Amino acid sequence: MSTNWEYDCIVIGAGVQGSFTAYQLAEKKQKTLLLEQFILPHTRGSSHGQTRIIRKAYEQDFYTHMMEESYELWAQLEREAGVKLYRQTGLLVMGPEDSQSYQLYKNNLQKNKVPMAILNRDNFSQHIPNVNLAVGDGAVVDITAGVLYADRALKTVQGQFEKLGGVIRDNEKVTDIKPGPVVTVSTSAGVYRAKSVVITAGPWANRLLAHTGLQLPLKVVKINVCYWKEKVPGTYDVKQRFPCFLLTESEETKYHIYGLPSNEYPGLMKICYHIGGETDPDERDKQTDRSDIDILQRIIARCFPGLVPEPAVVESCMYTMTPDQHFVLDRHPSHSNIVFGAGFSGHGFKFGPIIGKLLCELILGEVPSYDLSPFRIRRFQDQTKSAL
Ligand SMILES: Cc1cc2nc3c(=O)[nH]c(=O)nc-3n(C[C@H](O)[C@H](O)[C@H](O)COP(=O)(O)OP(=O)(O)OC[C@H]3O[C@@H](n4cnc5c(N)ncnc54)[C@H](O)[C@@H]3O)c2cc1C
Ligand SMILES: O=C(O)[C@@H]1CCCC=N1
Repeated sequence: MSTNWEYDCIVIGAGVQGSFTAYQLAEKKQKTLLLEQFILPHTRGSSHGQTRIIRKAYEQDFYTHMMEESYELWAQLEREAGVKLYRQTGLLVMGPEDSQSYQLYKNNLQKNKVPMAILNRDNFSQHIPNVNLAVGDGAVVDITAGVLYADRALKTVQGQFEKLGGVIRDNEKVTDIKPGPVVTVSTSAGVYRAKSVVITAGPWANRLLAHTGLQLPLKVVKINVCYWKEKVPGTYDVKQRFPCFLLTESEETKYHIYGLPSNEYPGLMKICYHIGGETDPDERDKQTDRSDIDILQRIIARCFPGLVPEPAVVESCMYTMTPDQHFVLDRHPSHSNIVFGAGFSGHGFKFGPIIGKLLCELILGEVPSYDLSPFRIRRFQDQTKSAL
């Protein structure tokens, strides 16, 4: 076996998942190279923008459990780097009281003893002014939830990785991966050899996996990131302690709608629809579907009377969806030294530190800290194409 390698591990893709994985590997004294196709920071993938929601409220227990540790790891990074990355706001969850989705959120918070408040129709507007609770809807607040400063978080974790001796090469697109006991990775600028490789390429995951003979059932969608103007500036402001919110899926909306208090752009509140039109990640801006905006306008006019129901700013981002909207965290079926994290389905940012830890454990052959069965590729069975 050749021992001619320069790195213990190469991580492909410097979004939130690749950056945390590289950082964890460097912490474990692994000589690590993080490769990124664009000049950092960039706005062409899934991890850019100033804010993301962090929450323990989930329909599934396993996410709530992982979030317990994720909060600790975010706080640890804040301490290590001396940077503020999280602001507690709470998360208001609203949805049809009798729907399965709303009940799962509510029961899961109660069962897992997450600090929470149940609001009723009588006290709702006292706690949450300027929001109309729809007839038949229930409301609970996940008190632990809040906002993560996304761009700042990426810069911070990449900086900590470099402080540990990690190497980042941006503006370097991976063009080929040759699996083997030593993996050869070719880029637009050179060739590198490593004992192992982690693929965290976000919307480009299948392009990279194709070099290893594997294809996953992933669908890339473009999200219209909409900002809505407050009629009276400050109405839904983070400084007024307005919470993040999540409207669970209903017959009318089909998918979740979520929002964050006005914060990054003064007087503008970010509210988005949890799906969008399918796109090629390299042609994102050619996808012009705005049917989500029609749905958002209707809901905003009804539930947020203090907002102008016309988006003031629309930015772009992408989700990489799996059929069940659960992540993919696994080892390559034919090459045990290739590991991948993909399909974060529009809710992966808050898990960044835990995903980094888990992918690092997989690469090092350690027992994963969490049960990975919901995330393994075998759940797709017929949908996973392998050319091997
Ligand atoms: C509008 C929006 C709102 C969201 N809101 C939330 C939220 O509130 N809370 C939450 O937890 N999550 C949220 N998410 C989801 C979260 O942001 C994503 O799950 C997460 O950012 C995915 O990160 P990633 O590292 O997998 O992908 P990416 O950030 O896309 O990173 C992949 C990287 O790989 C690079 N790459 C690809 N191919 C190559 C190659 N050949 N060579 C080199 N580099 C390559 C890409 O350029 C990219 O930088 C949201 C997402 C969007 C779009
Ligand atoms: O992950 C999150 O918290 C947000 C809100 C719900 C839908 C997806 N992203």
